[in-house]
Amino acid sequence: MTRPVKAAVFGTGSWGTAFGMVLADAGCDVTLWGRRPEVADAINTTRTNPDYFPDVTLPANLRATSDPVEAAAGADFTVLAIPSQTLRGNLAAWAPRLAPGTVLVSLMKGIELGTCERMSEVIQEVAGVSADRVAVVTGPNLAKEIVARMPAASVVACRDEAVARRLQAACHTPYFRPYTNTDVVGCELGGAVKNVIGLAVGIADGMGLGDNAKGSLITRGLAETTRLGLAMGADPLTFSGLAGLGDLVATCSSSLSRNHTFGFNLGKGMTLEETIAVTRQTAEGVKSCRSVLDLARRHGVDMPITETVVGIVHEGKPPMVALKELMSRSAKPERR
Ligand SMILES: NC(=O)C1=CN([C@@H]2O[C@H](COP(=O)(O)OP(=O)(O)OC[C@H]3O[C@@H](n4cnc5c(N)ncnc54)[C@H](OP(=O)(O)O)[C@@H]3O)[C@@H](O)[C@H]2O)C=CC1
Ligand SMILES: O=C(CO)COP(=O)(O)O
Repeated sequence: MTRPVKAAVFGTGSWGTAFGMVLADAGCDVTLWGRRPEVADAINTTRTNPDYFPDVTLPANLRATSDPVEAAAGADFTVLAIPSQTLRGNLAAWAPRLAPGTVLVSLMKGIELGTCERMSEVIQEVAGVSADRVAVVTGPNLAKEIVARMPAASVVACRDEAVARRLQAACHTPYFRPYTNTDVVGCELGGAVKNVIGLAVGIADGMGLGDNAKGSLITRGLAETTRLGLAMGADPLTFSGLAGLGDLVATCSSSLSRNHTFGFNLGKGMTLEETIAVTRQTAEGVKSCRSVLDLARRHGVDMPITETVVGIVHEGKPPMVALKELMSRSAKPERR
């Protein structure tokens, strides 16, 4: 009899817990790592994650620990689900103790500030592994719906398609349908930039700008994501898939999205400080809008919506002024 696939998930927040549940439902033996021992204890004793999903009963084949060595031991897949900007420091501490041959899986949708690296690049660099050992899971996967076992599709991306297929099998359940893709660059960019566009749409919704504005931002947001992707060697078709359009639509239309909600509060007139104070979970776009804009500038790509979001979120530009500027940019053909 073959043993069950073993997965370690680093992060007991929304997505770490939800994806851990997906893996467990698919038959894997799952250990979550959480930085707070009380959260790990609560998961083991009450079978709930009291801080994130107090009403959800977690499967019996999922347990938790605050010891990274215990979590990592023997894992076929080592899944990383912490805020993007904390990955480098955390992984540096964990890397020497990872199971030999483990596949590292990023669930994170951000771009590192300063280096402008994608999460899979940070992982390769810090863990000293090749791209064939690093996979990415991304797509329209709002954690709160996933823990309710509501249906969703997703993308499992890896340069090595055989590795992507192994991970696909490890996380396929009746409610979670993963597709493989080998375009890691496109998949990661889709995930990171949709958070920035989610902020923009949230701001527009908070300002009461209507559904035409939302449709326009989603579409032009996808256009600027695709431009950046093309400049970085991604397959443009990736952006019309789950990692691009799929995630963009889910994020921009859902009140469950932390990025959309963050933008909505700003659009309603809250200050940045007030908005940060009411935001309990990770809204990656708030930091990554700067690194995405940096990346765009490095590649000579125009990303006006991203630039607008940076202006509002980090430079104190009033949303109404930003809107006027965006609408009065020079006239252009739709496709260039
Ligand atoms: N939530 C979602 O629906 C989805 C999220 N994602 C992506 O997954 C990633 C993780 O997000 P998500 O789980 O939602 O975020 P949450 O804010 O819900 O959870 C973050 C987790 O990381 C831990 N954490 C926070 N700061 C640090 C740190 N400095 N060092 C170590 N651990 C830390 C938190 O611990 P503690 O509880 O102790 O604070 C918590 O376990 C993000 O990149 C996000 O974009 C992708 C798809 C869906
Ligand atoms: O990535 C997500 C859904 O796919 C979650 O979006 P938020 O981080 O905005 O909540």
